[in-house]
Amino acid sequence: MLHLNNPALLKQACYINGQWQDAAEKIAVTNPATGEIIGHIPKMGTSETAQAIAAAKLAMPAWQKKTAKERSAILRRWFELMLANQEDLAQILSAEQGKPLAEARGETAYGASFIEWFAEEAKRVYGDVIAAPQADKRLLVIKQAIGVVAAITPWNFPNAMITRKAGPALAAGCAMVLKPATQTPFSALALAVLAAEAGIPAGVFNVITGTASQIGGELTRNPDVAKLSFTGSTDIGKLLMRECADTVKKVSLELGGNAPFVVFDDADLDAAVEGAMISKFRNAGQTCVCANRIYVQDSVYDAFAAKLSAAVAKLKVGVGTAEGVTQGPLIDDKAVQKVEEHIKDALEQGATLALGGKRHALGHSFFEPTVLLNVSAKMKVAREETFGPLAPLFRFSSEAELIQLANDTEFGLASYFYSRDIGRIWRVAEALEYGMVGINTGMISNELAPFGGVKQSGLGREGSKYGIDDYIAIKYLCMGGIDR
Ligand SMILES: O=CCCC(=O)O
Repeated sequence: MLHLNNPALLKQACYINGQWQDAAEKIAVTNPATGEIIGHIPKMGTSETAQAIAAAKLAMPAWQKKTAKERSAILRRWFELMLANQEDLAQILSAEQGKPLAEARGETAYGASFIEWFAEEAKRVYGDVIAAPQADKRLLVIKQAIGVVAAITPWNFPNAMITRKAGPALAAGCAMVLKPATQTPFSALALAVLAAEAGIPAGVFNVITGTASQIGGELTRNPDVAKLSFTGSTDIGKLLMRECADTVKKVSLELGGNAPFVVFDDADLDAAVEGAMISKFRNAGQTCVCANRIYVQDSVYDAFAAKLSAAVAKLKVGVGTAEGVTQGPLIDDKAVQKVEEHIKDALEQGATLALGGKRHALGHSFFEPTVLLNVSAKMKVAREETFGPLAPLFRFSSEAELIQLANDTEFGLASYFYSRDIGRIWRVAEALEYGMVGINTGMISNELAPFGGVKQSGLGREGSKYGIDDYIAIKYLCMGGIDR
């Protein structure tokens, strides 16, 4: 049972054109830690999605015509309301997603930071004047909102993955239709309550819940949507990209990863353990930038393994809202099965278990934080993203071997390494084929930095001064007859 200071934040309806709408059919949303039903959401589909897109199309011109300063002030109010309601947003988030309350509070602040950042960036969308090749011409570039944006967001960060898209989209002057993950819709709907309170006009920010295939199908098919921004799996990202091809939508994709976390022999081992704990066990291992493969150089392998196992043994598994809990449940049983599959495969092929390895005594989708030793490249865990609390330790001998192993994947989102040697730091940072490299840190995410991947981990960047570019169309103005 949720006890909120403002119970109106728990909305069980969709937000379309500034109205709260229900549907005859509903979907129950459960707490993954307890199995209890938190509430119900409308099961909407194609026609309601088309209605939301039409509302966004109608609302966008007036929103775009506002000055950047006016849009900025409204976004700033949204940010302030998010902070004022941080505790309630965190309670909702923890209940539907399972992450510990401290992490949920952190995510709501992280989510709000994108709205604050892009409220400021709204005022810094500059054009260009280009030196003309003829004396009677002047060439200019102006930047305009790309059009109606569709956003599809995941369950692992039910707040921040929305604001990281809505912030730049609305700052640029776009209107948005959002489809949040079915497992975690209440964070999105609470953000819509606050958007209305902040003065975001009807139709500019719409939230629709229901059947993913129908809603996604309409978002990708409808010619009035100019852009799709998606965070989720590589397989679904590829499907959406294909669907967007028919109407040539601009796509931003933040997809899967297979992050290497590397400990060189000159690393500060205690710092590396601290970084590995943050990178690996944040949100029970369910983030796209979580360390997936931990590579440790021969001479420090045993020492690092002992220190990491000792730190992992201290994690406290439990319901996110309980005192002192540092690891919540996984999102569902399918997620647990994937972790089990990776452990079984690794053990069958010669890995050994240092810690954990099975479902937690608490039941539901709780899983023991796990450390595997002597893991090798032939095992599933080397190729697929586990998305769970499993730390597999691989050995390596040389820098050259490490670079080959770390880059041997179709993914290229985040990577991490620990070294104190300045030459090595530059060599390795430049050689890693990833969009993001954490050097002597396990935590790289913030609103000021460009978040995104290369290879099959995605397209585009979110956050930072680059994040707004994905929501902007460049228009070239060629003015002739200047000398007449
Ligand atoms: O899982 C994806 C996002 C995680 C983050 O922003 O750090």
